[in-house]
Amino acid sequence: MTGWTFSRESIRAFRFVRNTFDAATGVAQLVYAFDDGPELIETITVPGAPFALQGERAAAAQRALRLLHLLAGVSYYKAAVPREIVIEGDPIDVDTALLLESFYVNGLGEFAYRNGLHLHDRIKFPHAAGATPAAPQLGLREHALVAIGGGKDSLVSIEALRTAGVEQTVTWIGGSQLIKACAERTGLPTLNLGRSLAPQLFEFNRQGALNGHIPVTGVNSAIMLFAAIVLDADQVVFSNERSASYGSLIEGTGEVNHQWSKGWAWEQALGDHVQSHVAADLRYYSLLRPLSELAVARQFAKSDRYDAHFSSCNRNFHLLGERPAMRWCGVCPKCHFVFLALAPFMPKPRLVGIFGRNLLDDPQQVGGYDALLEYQDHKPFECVGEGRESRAAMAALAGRPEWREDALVERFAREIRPQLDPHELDVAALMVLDDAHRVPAALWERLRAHFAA
Ligand SMILES: CC(=O)N[C@H]1[C@@H](OP(=O)(O)OP(=O)(O)OC[C@H]2O[C@@H](n3ccc(=O)[nH]c3=O)[C@H](O)[C@@H]2O)O[C@H](CO)[C@@H](O)[C@@H]1O[C@H](C)C(=O)N[C@@H](C)C(=O)N[C@@H](CCC(=O)O)C(=O)O
Ligand SMILES: Nc1ncnc2c1ncn2[C@@H]1O[C@H](COP(=O)(O)OP(=O)(O)OP(=O)(O)O)[C@@H](O)[C@H]1O
Repeated sequence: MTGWTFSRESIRAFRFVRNTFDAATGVAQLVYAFDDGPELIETITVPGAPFALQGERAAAAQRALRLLHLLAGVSYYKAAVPREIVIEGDPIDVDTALLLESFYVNGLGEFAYRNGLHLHDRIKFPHAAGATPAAPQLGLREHALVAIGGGKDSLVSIEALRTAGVEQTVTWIGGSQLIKACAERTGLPTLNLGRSLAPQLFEFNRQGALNGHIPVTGVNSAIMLFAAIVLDADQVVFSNERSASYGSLIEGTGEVNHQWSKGWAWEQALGDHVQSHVAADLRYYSLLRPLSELAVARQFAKSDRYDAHFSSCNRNFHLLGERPAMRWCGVCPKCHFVFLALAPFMPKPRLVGIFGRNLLDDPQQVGGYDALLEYQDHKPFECVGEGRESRAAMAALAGRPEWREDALVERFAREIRPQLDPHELDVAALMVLDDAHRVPAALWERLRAHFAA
């Protein structure tokens, strides 16, 4: 629509307009709008079209697409956070409304904190009374779509599934060449799902829209669940570790979790909802939920297959703007943390070779490491392990001749460790596997020993 300009203060409502999927081309459109403004169209592309979707599977694909439409709206809603939410077409049920409220309020927790907003009483999804009939079994093919993000975590899952003999397709969303290279390095079948945000969002950002972190793993999960039904696969596997359930403790505010949609509460809510509302035999789980970040790092260190390909540094993954010249920028919280987490489990020359430098011998990085250690600062808003994991890893290095003289390790031993409880610095305690997870029982039986060693 011409003549409409983005003005956050005057926006009244956010509208979920419609969603469509063209099985002939594999293109889905998710359409939103503010008030009577222009349609904001996000596009998702599933390769391999045309698809023959019929009967129960076609209906389930429609339900999965609707759920994706509702969850992916978070990218646009956040631009103005209006009080009114309008869902056009069939109304949703109360369970779906509650799921969405939890996703928008908690998933936008960091966004709200940074923008000084209170979303708890603001976000209400309209819904109809009455329950929805339970979703049917579709008889989906036994096959895993495994999300790959270019970092260590998904590679650990992929190798574990290979060990367990699970048939898998390594799947990523978006155009990252780095992820593509990692996916190809697995030697397994690959799938690249397309995702393009509505271009007006970037214009709105330039015009002063509210901006900040969105629960991107929740959106990626919904894209993969939709693709699983289209492609006839019975499981979607993510690699979200136990540590992702713990946020940053902010004085005067409480816990704010940057990675809330990687956490256990969301995994349970989404996984249960999909089985009751989309398809009873479509499973969503994180294979690494029982593991701490340090336990994942120990698994990753067992093979050097991906050393020259992987990166956990999020600066590689911007949609707009410049990417770092090196795979590891070396100055962000993720680089800091991954270097520290791998150090107890890898020969030092191998680790320094991966990063191209020794981050623990660089006094300039002291502030970054203090935040990870929760020393005079809070844990950064990033996907990094718990403070106790960073402290335990640092304590382990302080006892190793090859590390203990490096600037930040030496400072930790001298200045920080004396203030800590020695019982909390035990790496072995952080290797214990947790029982809270949604990994299918038979698969977990096959993998427990693999992850414990
Ligand atoms: C790559 C990155 O970290 N981006 C975050 C950054 O975005 P930035 O403005 O610097 O640039 P772009 O990534 O190019 O995005 C441009 C704008 O597009 C909007 N947007 C983007 C993706 C999306 O899914 N929805 C969107 O609305 C947004 O307005 C962008 O400004 O800062 C933003 C906060 O201001 C972050 O929201 C961007 O984070 C991305 C959504 C992202 O994909 N981040 C992952 C690398 C990430 O954080 N992964 C975590 C998982 C966390 C979780 O699930 O909650 C991880 O590493 O585990
Ligand atoms: N572009 C993407 N497409 C599909 N899945 C993704 C994408 N980016 C991240 N993921 C998935 O989201 C989850 C969280 O991402 P995260 O960045 O923590 O994992 P990672 O890249 O495997 O490892 P690391 O923590 O070392 O970066 C993982 O399961 C990852 O596979």
